[in-house]
Amino acid sequence: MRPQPEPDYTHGSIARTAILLVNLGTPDAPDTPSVRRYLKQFLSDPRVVEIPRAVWSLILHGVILPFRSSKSAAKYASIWTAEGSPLKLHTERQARLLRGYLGERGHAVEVAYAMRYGNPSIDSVLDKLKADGCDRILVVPAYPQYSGTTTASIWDAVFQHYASVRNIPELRLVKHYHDHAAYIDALRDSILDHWKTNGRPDKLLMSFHGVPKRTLMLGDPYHCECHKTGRLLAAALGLTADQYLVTFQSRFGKAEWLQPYTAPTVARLAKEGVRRIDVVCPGFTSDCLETLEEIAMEVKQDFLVAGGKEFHYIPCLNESSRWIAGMADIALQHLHGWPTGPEPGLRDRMARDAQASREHALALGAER
Ligand SMILES: C=CC1=C(C)c2cc3[nH]c(cc4nc(cc5[nH]c(cc1n2)c(C)c5CCC(=O)O)C(CCC(=O)O)=C4C)c(C)c3C=C
Ligand SMILES: [Fe+2]
Ligand SMILES: [Fe+2]
Repeated sequence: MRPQPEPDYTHGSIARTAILLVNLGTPDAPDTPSVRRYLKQFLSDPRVVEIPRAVWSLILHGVILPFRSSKSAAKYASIWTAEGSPLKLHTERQARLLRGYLGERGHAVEVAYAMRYGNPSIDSVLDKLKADGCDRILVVPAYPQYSGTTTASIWDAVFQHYASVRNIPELRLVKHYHDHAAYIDALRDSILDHWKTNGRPDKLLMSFHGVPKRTLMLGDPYHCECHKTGRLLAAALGLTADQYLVTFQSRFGKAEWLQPYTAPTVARLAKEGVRRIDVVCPGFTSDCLETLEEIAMEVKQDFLVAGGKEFHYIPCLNESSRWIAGMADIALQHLHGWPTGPEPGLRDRMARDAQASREHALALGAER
């Protein structure tokens, strides 16, 4: 689309700074039509599925959408809350708490959230931020580890949005924070809290969302970033190499994905006599279908059926106060140099800008 007309530019406007927290997205409701709509948008993204379009379109519309939508809807129904999708609720609360946390520390920053697929869409939220006078936007993905399938897709959507905008705000994009001390420390504290109340496991599994192995072969750093998070977290917890494992979950389709897969690994551990495992999912900053249903229900069942005795799922960072402070740390590092609060001399500058704006309008009127 060609760049659209803008309202007349005014010198007096004060540019505001905003943080946009972007998560993957979730269906609007746990029913088949909503899940189908969501899966259609998600799985049509060429960043997510790299199969040639014509072939994939046949598989998607002929097999996946007709058969998977109702099955996934039933899974969503099992984790849905009275207030809606857990993923959306946590993301919304994180944004609200982050705004408050920064505000209390003198940073007058707007914080909004958007979803890559579904609602609120990146398009609608970027439009709103523009209408609210935000001329500097820091985009923070909810994914600590970079992957072309997720992080890059958010960037695609942001760039696509601005392709039709004439007056684009200043933009900064956070690529990853898989090794950021604030993120690792928040994870460590959450695990230690769990162990304080529940005791320690024989093994800690760190289960990350998988991606096709092919993406690793093509140079996607996701696998390495997951392992780095795993190493740093284990070191922060004082674990030895035999006390933890990094695994990958949520395999989709028949191709090989990153290994070892979470479900067969827990079954193997149970058969080898491991009595208790704890599973944490550091790649998800909010609990969602993949953690609450796949790990805390399905994988738990796999472990117990194979002879395991005790299974603990350790919740995601969600809106824990440690994580809100951690997000603020990460955001402030990337906001560096941007005004985030009332500036000294703002009144004078506003008066000067307003005067300049009137003069500019007069000059424009004369030209027209
Ligand atoms: C088809 C390929 C998929 C890739 C590649 C993929 C990568 C990927 N996904 C996440 C995070 C989440 N995925 C979630 C759900 C989900 N993921 C896929 C497929 C791929 N993901 C599907 C089809 C679904 C929908 C559910 C289902 O039908 O199985 C979610 C949960 C969303 C929710 O509403 O709760 C998250 C979060 C990451 C981080 C990632 C690559 C690194
Ligand atoms: Fe996924
Ligand atoms: Fe899944």
